[in-house]
Amino acid sequence: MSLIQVINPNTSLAMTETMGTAARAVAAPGTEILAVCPTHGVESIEGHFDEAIAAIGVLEQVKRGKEQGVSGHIIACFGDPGLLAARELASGPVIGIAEAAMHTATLVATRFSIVTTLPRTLVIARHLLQQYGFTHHCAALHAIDLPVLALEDGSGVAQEKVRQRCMQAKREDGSGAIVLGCGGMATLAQDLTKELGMPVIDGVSAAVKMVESLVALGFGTSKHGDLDYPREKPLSGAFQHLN
Ligand SMILES: NC(=O)NC1=NC(=O)NC1=O
Repeated sequence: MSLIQVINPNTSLAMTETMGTAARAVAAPGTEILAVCPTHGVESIEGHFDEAIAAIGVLEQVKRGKEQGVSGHIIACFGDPGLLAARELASGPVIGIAEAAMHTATLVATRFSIVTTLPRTLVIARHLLQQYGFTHHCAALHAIDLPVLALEDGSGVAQEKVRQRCMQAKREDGSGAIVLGCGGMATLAQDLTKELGMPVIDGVSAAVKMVESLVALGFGTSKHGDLDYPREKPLSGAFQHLN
């Protein structure tokens, strides 16, 4: 049995549940999913400031997951906040949903589109495309121009806007796959894939299978080089609990 920690970096309990549902839908029989979120921080992540705040919560949850003996960790926000810091802290693999979805898209299509939430988060996706080496694989980026928590308001408006933008991307972008650019979109991928007749990829599900694969291969985060554990030094004040 392996235990995979799905960390929603924002503090929305509803969105945490959404991600847990998506993760459990694809988890192998021997995999248990532990969906968590920080006890304090920001309710949704919609820019650089939110990402910085959320990264501390990610590190707190990675530390807790280690203490609970999880096999690996998933950072379930499309900005992959705190990814490299989390990898220093972790023993097991740490996968961000943006990198998971982007890698998966490049395995099934030569070019992919991204559909995300607010226009101001597009630059974060662009930075990740550059960081991960996928800029030339991404045909276009779209934003539904709704806040992240609109995905949890129960109206279905955000979900329909995601559907419309995915259909537009299929018509206009010349891409073979679509990446859903928000952890809160995780449960939309299967139905959209069926309706559009092309891969619509959710990073939470993709990351679960990647963590399972790495664990099965016996690979944790490399501790040779820059992702070795942080150098021992006392953390003070509000960060003491991270020692
Ligand atoms: N681009 C995004 O919508 N990023 C996100 N903000 C969140 O709070 N969760 C996400 O996945």
